[in-house]
Amino acid sequence: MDEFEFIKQIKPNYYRHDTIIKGIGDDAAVFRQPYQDVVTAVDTFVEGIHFSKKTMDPFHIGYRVLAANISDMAAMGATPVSYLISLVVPKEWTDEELIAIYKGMESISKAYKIDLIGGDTVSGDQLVLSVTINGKVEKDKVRLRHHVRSGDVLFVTGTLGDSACGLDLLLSDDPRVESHRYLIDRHRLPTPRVDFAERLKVLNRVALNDISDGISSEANELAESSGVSIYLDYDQLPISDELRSIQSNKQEEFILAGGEDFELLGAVSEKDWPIVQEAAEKSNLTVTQVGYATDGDSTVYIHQDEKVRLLKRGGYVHRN
Ligand SMILES: Nc1ncnc2c1ncn2[C@@H]1O[C@H](COP(=O)(O)OP(=O)(O)O)[C@@H](O)[C@H]1O
Ligand SMILES: Cc1ncc(C[n+]2csc(CCOP(=O)(O)OP(=O)(O)O)c2C)c(N)n1
Ligand SMILES: [Mg+2]
Ligand SMILES: [Mg+2]
Ligand SMILES: [Mg+2]
Repeated sequence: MDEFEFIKQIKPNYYRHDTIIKGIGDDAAVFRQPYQDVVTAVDTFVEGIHFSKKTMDPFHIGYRVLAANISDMAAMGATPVSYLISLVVPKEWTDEELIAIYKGMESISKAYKIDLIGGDTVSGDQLVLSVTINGKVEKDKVRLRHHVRSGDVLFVTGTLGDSACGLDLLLSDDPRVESHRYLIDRHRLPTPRVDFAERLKVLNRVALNDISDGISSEANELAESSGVSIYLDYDQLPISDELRSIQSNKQEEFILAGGEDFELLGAVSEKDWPIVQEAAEKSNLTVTQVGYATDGDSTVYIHQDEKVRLLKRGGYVHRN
């Protein structure tokens, strides 16, 4: 069973508390409080799976694990507030390295004004960091995956495929790695799009999902949750000049299935699309229409090389 089938199996059919607005099935869970909604998510970072000594220094490990969690807050339209760290440490890791991991976390915490409020430390065979993050959002303003409607504009922030290409460079023994600093930094030090997502709070309905596994995976999640079909246009997908300049036969894979860009994939009515564009401009970010949603059978199609084909969930899958 892959991770997605497994999650379907263990998902409860109901919640015992009516304060739970959203349980399993989105970027984060949502609890109702008297004056606001509280948003909570957990994401784990494992040596050998999410990073290795070849791809990241300790500082990057701390920065990147928290970036992934902050990105889930952005994907809910929430403002991140605080986090807890559960740490499994092998004896080979030195105190200096662990302190450097926390320096990485402190660096991104400062940028996003969030606080470390607790955690747990245990010994183990591999370095594992598990982050629980809390955020807040105005009542009924969470950005859920089932909020896509037929006729919506599909959009993405920033550019796609940079992180996967950066990772590929880091894993290769290419001596020119250092000349691709932009792509490497996009992998090691991603920028969650919190400011942009917060600026959308004027809108009643926006669907958002952050791109951790690859747009093909995330678009399928939106289509499945919302019961619509999504059409993407390959030529409209935003690509950085740096990625374009790389001669690689893996470029399409980086763009569609690379993941870890931590950009946002969203859907909004055509009427509200200019407001999304304005929010992006104010956040100093590009936002690009990449397709649209129609009535349909919860599947994703892509227009590429003058043909339309089914786009299956192609991104990173655990437990395959
Ligand atoms: N082992 C698990 N037990 C319970 N819920 C889980 C488990 N793994 C994932 N989930 C839930 O499944 C949903 C999808 O998780 P995931 O694909 O990791 O989301 P994301 O890509 O946004 O991090 C989330 O609601 C998450 O909380
Ligand atoms: C050393 C190394 N190999 C491979 C990858 C690629 N990779 C690992 S996990 C992953 C998907 C994102 O992680 P996941 O745990 O699925 O995050 P979530 O979807 O829960 O946010 C990718 C693309 C990597 N980052 N580092
Ligand atoms: Mg997510
Ligand atoms: Mg996750
Ligand atoms: Mg994933």
